[in-house]
Amino acid sequence: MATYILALDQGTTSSRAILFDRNGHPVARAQRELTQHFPQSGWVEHDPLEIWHSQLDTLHQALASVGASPRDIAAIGIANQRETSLVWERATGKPLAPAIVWQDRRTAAHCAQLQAEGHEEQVRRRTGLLLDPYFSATKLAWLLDAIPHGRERAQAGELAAGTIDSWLIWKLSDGARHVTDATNASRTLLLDIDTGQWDPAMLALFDIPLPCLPQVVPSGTRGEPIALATALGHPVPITGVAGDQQAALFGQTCFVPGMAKNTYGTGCFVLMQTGDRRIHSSNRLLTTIASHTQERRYALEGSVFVGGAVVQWLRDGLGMIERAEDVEALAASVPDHGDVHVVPAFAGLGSPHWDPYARGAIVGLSRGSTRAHIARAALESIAFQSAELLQAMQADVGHPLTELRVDGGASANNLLMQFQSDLLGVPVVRPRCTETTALGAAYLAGLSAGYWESTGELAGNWQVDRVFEPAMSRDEAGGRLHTWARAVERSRGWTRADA
Ligand SMILES: Nc1ncnc2c1ncn2[C@@H]1O[C@H](COP(=O)(O)OP(=O)(O)O)[C@@H](O)[C@H]1O
Ligand SMILES: O=P(O)(O)OC[C@H](O)CO
Repeated sequence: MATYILALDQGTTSSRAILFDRNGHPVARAQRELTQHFPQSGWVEHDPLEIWHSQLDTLHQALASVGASPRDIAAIGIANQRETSLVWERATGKPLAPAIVWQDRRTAAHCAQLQAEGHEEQVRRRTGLLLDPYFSATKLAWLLDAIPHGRERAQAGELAAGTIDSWLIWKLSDGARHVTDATNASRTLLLDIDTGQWDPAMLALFDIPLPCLPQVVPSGTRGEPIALATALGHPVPITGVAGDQQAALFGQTCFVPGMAKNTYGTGCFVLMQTGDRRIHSSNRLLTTIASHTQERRYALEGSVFVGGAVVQWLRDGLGMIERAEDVEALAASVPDHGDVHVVPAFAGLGSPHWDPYARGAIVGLSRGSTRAHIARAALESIAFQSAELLQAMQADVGHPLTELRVDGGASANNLLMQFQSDLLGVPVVRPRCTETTALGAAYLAGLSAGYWESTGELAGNWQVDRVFEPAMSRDEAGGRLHTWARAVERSRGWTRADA
């Protein structure tokens, strides 16, 4: 009798494998860091084979740590960094170029050209997204331009393109399945999010030949599995797949419209469940597919490109701290930010600004500023950027948020969580299991495999670790957000040729 659900969480900075039991408790966990390649300013790449091998290694490590084998897995769920795109050869399974990571800005000029030609409104209406290098379409177009005879070969069906879910499923199924789930597909700029099908108008706009794209499948349904993971020796059904941020929304059991979560990882991603309603944002947020099980569900999303990564920069770039968690003590060693603001626009700015030309800035420095003020301001920047998104989201849905569920590596930081609650004026709720991305993938897979019966059962598993109640006056919070907006202004458009 299979005892566990195995979740694979292929994130930007690491690959993880976690085994969950019926109570949604993680019983085994393995993690491997992933090398980040920065070949040019604004470029970010991953090695597709390192992604695959690191993921496979963690899978075997997690199983070995509890003496389990593939036979003990009822089903596999996959959650992955989204938008990151790659192209491989169908005949050999060989990647033809490094994967272009979601943070990569190399296609900014292509996006600007399409904007100047007036395509953005159509793109927004069809895909729920907007023209920014963040999404997959211009990355795939760039890869097909760079690969010799790329477009002809793609048209002839010789090449396979996709996001990381497609790549992992291809490898796990020994090349038998070239598929992507609806949530991942909804991040490509190529999907009509009303029909859930590739959109011929978008394929034409970005010049992407249909034969190279994966088949779009649900994130999980009872019946036929999405694929069989034959590469493990014993075939295990893959029955759940979602982009990592949608998986986190599922893992936080935000099933009711209006419920929202923020994941504080490398970036920060706020998603609000909107059920079967596709909301058009008036505030430059994204509409995305939250999940596709029996029905398609939508979410409003705001994406911050540099969240916890600003803490990595304090550690690796500035050498201010040894470990990410040390930032809390350093930031708490001063009573406040001392008027310092750090705008970590290292990879441009995401929602709601969408400025690929913005770059990082530290403003408000005085003779009395110390590294502790900079650390505190860097930490606060994570909450400021998230608060901007939540303000925009509340304006779009027309009602206030009642609580924010949080997860991801930086949600462990109590100072940050308290400041987040202070800025928003609503409780910030951290669950016991903050591996909600992996949990969401496990839930999708386990529901499809009949391991769990209903979403109600899953919601019952969710447990609170700590609630952060707002302690700042609304006036003070408003003042802080206003000053933050002034700091952001100073970072905008920095690398524009005409700036
Ligand atoms: N205690 C902490 N305080 C602030 N940031 C933290 C803390 N612990 C980890 N981080 C940040 O969280 C991020 C890692 O979170 P994780 O959810 O593993 O990210 P990802 O899934 O994007 O790889 C890193 O950017 C790290 O700097
Ligand atoms: O891998 P993460 O957690 O940094 O998430 C990356 C997002 O999916 C990018 O859209």
